[in-house]
Amino acid sequence: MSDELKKGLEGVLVAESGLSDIDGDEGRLVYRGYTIEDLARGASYEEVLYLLWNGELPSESELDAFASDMATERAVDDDVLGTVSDLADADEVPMAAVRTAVSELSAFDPDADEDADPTDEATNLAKGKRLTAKLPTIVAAFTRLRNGEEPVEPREDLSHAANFLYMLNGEEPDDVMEDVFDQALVLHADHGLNASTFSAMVTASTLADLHSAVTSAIGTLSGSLHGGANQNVMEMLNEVDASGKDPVQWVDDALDNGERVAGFGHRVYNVKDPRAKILSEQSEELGEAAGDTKWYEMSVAIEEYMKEEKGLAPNVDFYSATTYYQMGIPVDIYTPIFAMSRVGGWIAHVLEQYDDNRLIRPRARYVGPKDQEFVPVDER
Ligand SMILES: CC(=O)SCCNC(=O)CCNC(=O)[C@H](O)C(C)(C)COP(=O)(O)OP(=O)(O)OC[C@H]1O[C@@H](n2cnc3c(N)ncnc32)[C@H](O)[C@@H]1OP(=O)(O)O
Ligand SMILES: O=C([O-])CC(=O)C(=O)O
Repeated sequence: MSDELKKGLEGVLVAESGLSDIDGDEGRLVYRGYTIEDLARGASYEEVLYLLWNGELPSESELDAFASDMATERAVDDDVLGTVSDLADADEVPMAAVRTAVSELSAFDPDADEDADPTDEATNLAKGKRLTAKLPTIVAAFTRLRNGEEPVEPREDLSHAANFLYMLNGEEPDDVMEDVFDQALVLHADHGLNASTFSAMVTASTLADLHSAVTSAIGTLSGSLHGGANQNVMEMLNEVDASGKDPVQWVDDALDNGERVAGFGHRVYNVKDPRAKILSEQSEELGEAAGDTKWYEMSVAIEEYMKEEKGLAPNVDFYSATTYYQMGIPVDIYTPIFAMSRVGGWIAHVLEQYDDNRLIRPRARYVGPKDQEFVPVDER
């Protein structure tokens, strides 16, 4: 047993996976051998889900069957909608509302059975399809209800991406918006053993069920060092804008105050995150189409300065922020949108974990007091 301490488990190999491969020095990401650039350009989110869950890209008929089957699972039970409404009334933060509602989905899942084998693959694929189909319905309903608007019922004839934007805004997105959003979902679907995925795996490794694993993962994604950073990026850019300061000066002041700049740095990438490259192009194109590239230009100025000053490059959260902002999406649902995509990766990793399970249980070096003499409470 090694006594070498690896804080944050940096670089520690804990599993084998056939899902995503990351080259942090080259800035390369592949899902099951396909580059993220090819998938973002050529495959829909549903297609990528099929790839992650089944190991191969689907044929056209397999994809049609998979996508339409998943589309029939979009509606959520009225009781869950009731909870979502209560949470919206209570002004709950979106990620907490999503975590609570997703946990409640298990009460209405036809395959949730405490006596069943939690590792059964066919059951988990069916549950996974339901979880993935219903998550956008929860996010869109929560967003509307807190604005005093009625939820919009899901439609089965729209793609996963278009249906979410339709439920959010009450109108069908145009092709450009659908495509940009679908690409964002593809880009966020999986990323090795990131913290939320690992959290799902730890939960699954105890033989807890899929809903428990996904609920754990949502909680883990919400933090500002992980998925929560996309919301923080946009809040920062809005602050920079409102301050009237030069973005570089603003960032310089923040660094001088010992603050971290959201959307920069990564545990694995030493260069620009390949997803940020694609999203920065989306952000620029959306700005050009709207005749206002202010957000893109501000982001580029900060990117150049961070590189020069700190040697840090943007991660996926940096350019997803302005992409969503220019699509008119409320800032505090950026992280729930991340969860809507990453749920596919969480489920795929949980399937792998169940398939070759061993309890995940590292250890800590004990540094507390030793040999203390116990004194009963009434004598202390
Ligand atoms: C989808 C995702 O989860 S992507 C990541 C999203 N998170 C963020 O964008 C939040 C900002 N980024 C960070 O906090 C970090 O880069 C993390 C958490 C992503 C990675 O952290 P780690 O691999 O643990 O690196 P660590 O925290 O040790 O940082 C190394 C050094 O870089 C600095 N650093 C890292 N990121 C940043 C940043 N965004 N701003 C300023 N300094 C930073 C640290 O202060 C540290 O410097 P020091 O050695 O002088 O103390
Ligand atoms: O891999 C990580 O540590 C964080 C990340 O980029 C992701 O989860 O997409």
